[in-house]
Amino acid sequence: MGEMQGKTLEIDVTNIAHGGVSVARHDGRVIFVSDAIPGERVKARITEDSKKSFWRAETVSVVEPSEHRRPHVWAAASLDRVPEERAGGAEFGHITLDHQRELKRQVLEDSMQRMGRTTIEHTPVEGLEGSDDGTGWRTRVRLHVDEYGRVGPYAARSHRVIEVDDLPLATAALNEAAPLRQLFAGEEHVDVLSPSTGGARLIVGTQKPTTITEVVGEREFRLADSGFWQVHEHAASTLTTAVQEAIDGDRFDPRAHNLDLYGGVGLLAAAVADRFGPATQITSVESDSAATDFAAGNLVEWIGANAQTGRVERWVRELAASATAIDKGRLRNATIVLDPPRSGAGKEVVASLAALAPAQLVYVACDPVALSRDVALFAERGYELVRLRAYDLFPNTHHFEAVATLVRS
Ligand SMILES: C[S@@+](CC[C@H](N)C(=O)[O-])C[C@H]1O[C@@H](n2cnc3c(N)ncnc32)[C@H](O)[C@@H]1O
Repeated sequence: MGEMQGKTLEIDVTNIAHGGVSVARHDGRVIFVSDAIPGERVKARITEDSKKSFWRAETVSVVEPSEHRRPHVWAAASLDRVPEERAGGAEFGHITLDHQRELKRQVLEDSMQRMGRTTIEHTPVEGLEGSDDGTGWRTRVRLHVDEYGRVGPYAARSHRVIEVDDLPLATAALNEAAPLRQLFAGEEHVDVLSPSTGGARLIVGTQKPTTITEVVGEREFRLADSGFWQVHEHAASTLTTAVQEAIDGDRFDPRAHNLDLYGGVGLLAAAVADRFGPATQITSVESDSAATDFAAGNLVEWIGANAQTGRVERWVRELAASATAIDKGRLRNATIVLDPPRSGAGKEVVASLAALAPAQLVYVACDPVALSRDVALFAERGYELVRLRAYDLFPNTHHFEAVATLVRS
């Protein structure tokens, strides 16, 4: 091992893998190859051959193109550039939008089969309202700054800053404000935002946060400009509806100890309370105390809603330890919405949640493999996956969101 690095091979690309790369085989060994499409024959340069089980490679040129290949939506990320000069963050930009969604569907189905030990019926990755080529949706972009003060996205699978002239995945307002080709010596990053209330904001380094407002339907949410908010311009409204629809109304008890875990500024707690009315009891739990403060304000109209700061793993454990018999009854009737970061809820949180024995869980997931792993862990503890929808909240990237309903069987 070691002698193949830098060499170029001609290979047939057969499948899609998780993480935005495709699978090819060479002498029986798996090669994960970027910037290709299953069905293509490409010339690819080996970038990593240190592992016994698989290598990594980058497409240099396409020998036999897929019918789903199109010119990349971002010139800075296209095959016209040498791999190390390609901007990262748009790894599906060379694939037609419909086919990107088909590949994402395959990744979901495959991970549910392998990790979730569940066969899912056809679950399409549904597109949101937006442009035909999947551009113009990002309302938040982090630009990195290199040692010379140059600003831009990182190159794919690297921490090298690539200077670019545009950000096609981002909204027009964000593109207008983005300080591309400017210098920010001494800074680490510059965040650019285009909130739904209009205009755009720059956050240079760790500058003091400012309060902004995001609008979802008729509702306003206040939050820090540096805090978490869904990235696609229609993501917050899509997930609001998705979570409302994912809750089985017959299993929902407004007076139960309902939870919104990993709650941010209360977006999904508000979705639940909006569907089930003013008597809804719900507690939103979030580790970022600034976000919790905003959540308390955003949920103020619901007398039974509150926001608490805590790490979910510990907060749920303590809830179980301190619950009275009445609390336990309210937890058994509860609906729990959880929207964890990419790593998912994990074994400890799944075990603690299942021990509370809630009536149903609505799991909002940005990583299909972590979701599938947790679905299997829930299944071992008596929870059945009864509904699964998927949404393309990140066109031209390999990411998407899934919303799963699990019920106590
Ligand atoms: C994917 S975001 C979802 C936020 C919110 N549900 C929304 O849609 O706006 C995940 C949130 O979980 C928070 N978080 C991450 N790890 C956590 C943990 N261990 N315990 C509690 N909150 C956590 C993050 O700060 C972030 O606000």
